[in-house]
Amino acid sequence: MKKIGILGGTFNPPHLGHLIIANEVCHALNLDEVWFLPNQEPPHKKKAGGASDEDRLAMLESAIKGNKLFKVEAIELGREGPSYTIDTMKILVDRNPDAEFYFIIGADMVEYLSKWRQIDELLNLVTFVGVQRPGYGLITTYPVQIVDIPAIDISSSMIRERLHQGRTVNYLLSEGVIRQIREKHLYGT
Ligand SMILES: Nc1ncnc2c1ncn2[C@@H]1O[C@H](COP(=O)(O)OP(=O)(O)OP(=O)(O)O)[C@@H](O)[C@H]1O
Ligand SMILES: O=C(O)c1ccc[n+]([C@@H]2O[C@H](COP(=O)([O-])O)[C@@H](O)[C@H]2O)c1
Repeated sequence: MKKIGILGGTFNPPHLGHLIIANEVCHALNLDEVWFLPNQEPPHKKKAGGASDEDRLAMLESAIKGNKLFKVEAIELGREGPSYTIDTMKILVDRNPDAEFYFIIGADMVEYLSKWRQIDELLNLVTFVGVQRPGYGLITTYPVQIVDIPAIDISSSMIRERLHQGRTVNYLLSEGVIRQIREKHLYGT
């Protein structure tokens, strides 16, 4: 069985927090690959503007470049409406019968799991892996495998806010992503 990690997200924009948690979980659980799954519309929050779906995809591809274990799975971008994970995982499990899926989530999402669509059915398709995130307690009654990581207080919304204010984002995201943001004048730059 191949062990595949999935990091679903809005990646608006992708930041070093995303890369760090994917890498930490990949090594801790000895995963064969981690697939980054950009959503079309986040089910639980308003989609912030500032970048098109194509821009988010291009930034994500650039962010993971160079890591042979990291891939982008863009299946949700082709689907209208909220990207419910159950719909996506049914397809991915079907397409990859020789894979075992580990769905990676930050502590904010761990606390929100009870509100996920068809969570009990989803638990039959994936193992959830939770990681710390400053400000959240990793508290849940659901079976979530916890991987210890150095806590990282970076979020896409904080980065968007800094960019809008003309403040520095150096070292919070990869250089290639910063270049793309500036070249395409994303997030008010
Ligand atoms: N700094 C972080 N530490 C731990 N988990 C994180 C961190 N940043 C993002 N994640 C996790 O990565 C996944 C995708 O996150 P997402 O792309 O929505 O980024 P975000 O920074 O939470 O965005 P926003 O600030 O716009 O809400 C989620 O499971 C989220 O919990
Ligand atoms: O399926 C759900 O009900 C559901 C509810 C909240 C979040 N998710 C997924 O969790 C991942 C992280 O979400 P987000 O909004 O923080 O990018 C992403 O893949 C979302 O599609 C899924």
